[in-house]
Amino acid sequence: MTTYDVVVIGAGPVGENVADRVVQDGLTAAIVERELVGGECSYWACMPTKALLRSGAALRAARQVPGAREAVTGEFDVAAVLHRRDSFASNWNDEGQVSWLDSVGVPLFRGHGRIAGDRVVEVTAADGTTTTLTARHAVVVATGSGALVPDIEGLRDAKPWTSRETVAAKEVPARLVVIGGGVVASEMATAFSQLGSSVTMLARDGVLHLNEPFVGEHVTASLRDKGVSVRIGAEAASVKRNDDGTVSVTLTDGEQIEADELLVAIGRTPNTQDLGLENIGLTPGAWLTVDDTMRVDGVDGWLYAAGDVNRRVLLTHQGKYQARAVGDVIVARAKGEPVDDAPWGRHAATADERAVPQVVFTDPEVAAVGLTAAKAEEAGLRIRVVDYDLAATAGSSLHAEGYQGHARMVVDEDRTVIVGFTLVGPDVAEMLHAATIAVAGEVPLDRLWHAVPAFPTVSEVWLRLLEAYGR
Ligand SMILES: Cc1cc2nc3c(=O)[nH]c(=O)nc-3n(C[C@H](O)[C@H](O)[C@H](O)COP(=O)(O)OP(=O)(O)OC[C@H]3O[C@@H](n4cnc5c(N)ncnc54)[C@H](O)[C@@H]3O)c2cc1C
Ligand SMILES: NC(=O)c1ccc[n+]([C@@H]2O[C@H](COP(=O)([O-])OP(=O)(O)OC[C@H]3O[C@@H](n4cnc5c(N)ncnc54)[C@H](O)[C@@H]3O)[C@@H](O)[C@H]2O)c1
Repeated sequence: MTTYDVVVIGAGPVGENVADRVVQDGLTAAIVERELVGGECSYWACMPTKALLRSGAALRAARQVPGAREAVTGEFDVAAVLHRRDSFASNWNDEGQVSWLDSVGVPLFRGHGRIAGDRVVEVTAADGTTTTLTARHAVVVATGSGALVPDIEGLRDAKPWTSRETVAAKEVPARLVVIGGGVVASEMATAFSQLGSSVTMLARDGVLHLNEPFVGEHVTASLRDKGVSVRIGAEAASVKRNDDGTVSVTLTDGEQIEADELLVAIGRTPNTQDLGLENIGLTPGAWLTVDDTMRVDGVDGWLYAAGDVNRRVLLTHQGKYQARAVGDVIVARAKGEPVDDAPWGRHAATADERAVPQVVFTDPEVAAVGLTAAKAEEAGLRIRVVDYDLAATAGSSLHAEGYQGHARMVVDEDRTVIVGFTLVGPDVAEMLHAATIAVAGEVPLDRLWHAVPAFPTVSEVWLRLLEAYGR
């Protein structure tokens, strides 16, 4: 059978979730994947990066508590960390996810998918054979994104590492230069300095500069404490791979930096270059713009795009949230049921604009949801910003000696609800969901006084922030 209700291109976390969702609701779906089922997240992004980071975080946590500290006597075991990373990347083998697809009744077509016309997807397998799939109701593009490599003289010829090569590295370079100051750059600088590399970070625009300003300050100070050379404002002008395999990076001010490897981490580009977009009047290589139900602009209702490829939010959990909305709306439209695409409706991915949670697994961790103060002001909201020193809670002093951290809530004064919340500090990742509920639920501050944090936890910061705001 080559006709299905829904054809999904790309079996990353988002594509898998779309296919599963529509099949659970009684439609048929096929999925097309050219590489590994599970996508970037499973093999080269979320899971292996966090495995690379976790051992260092656990070690630091033990060293910050007397009694436990004394028990840490051995060396950091780099080989064991890399081995654990390999297992979290399933050794780059997708058998497990392929059998999951089978168990949920979604046939897999291995190969490169291209849109050949309205509702038609052509799949080219590795051996060159092609299969044509037709969709009765919808085609969903969930092809994700790849690393962006900028036009810096000599950079491409120098064969730099992107996030993929870095995350899957079998050996730890003695000296690593990182171009970028965003999430990938900050996490990988943290991981590789712990693994033993001497890291230089060329953070042209600052470290994690899209977050609240105190985030970059905390993370930069901590990276520098670890020996990372964080060069804010530094920009690479040219790059050369030398005959001995080392890399020379010349900065715009003429300074030269020598390293054994170079990581480029300056953002992403959509996987739409060779997708047949020209066959349906769209531009190859462009991000796909969508409405709140993920329907692609400029196409007659049958094409959806979810996950990284629509550029709304480049995060796995948010892409999977979109996948739930897309799956449900395709089913509703196919069955002629009502579509609830009003803000916060079942079929609208409203949280993409208002309540996106993100954790950056640096040391200290960064956990943020919703708008920063700057973004809220840009959006025209009348806000009040409330800050609190996380180290001043009883819970944090128990958690670790020398605990340092900070919390900020951004309150929309016209509605007295929280529109943004940011935490930076050791182990704050697991505290984020409370803030996500407050922001997505638009819980009035009056009611939050009744959400009492347990004593003595770091979450007591919630009470301190409310006290600072006033009742
Ligand atoms: C280093 C790094 C660390 C990250 N860490 C986190 C994290 O901790 N938490 C988090 O939430 N997010 C993280 N992200 C972001 C996360 O990886 C992405 O948001 C997520 O993978 C997007 O999922 P997706 O399904 O949209 O795309 P992808 O995971 O990229 O999957 C797309 C799939 O489509 C396939 N494909 C592409 N084109 C075609 C085609 N024409 N035909 C057939 N198949 C095709 C690809 O092979 C791929 O398998 C990280 C990203 C990076 C780079
Ligand atoms: N823990 C997580 O949730 C996690 C981890 C890693 C990646 N991700 C996701 O993956 C995506 C990609 O991450 P990323 O770090 O590549 O992108 P990013 O957008 O987070 O950061 C890119 C950085 O590069 C800088 N930059 C841009 N062009 C530059 C240039 N020509 N020269 C020097 N610097 C330049 C930007 O100012 C920015 O600081 C992000 O959207 C992120 O959300 C998430």
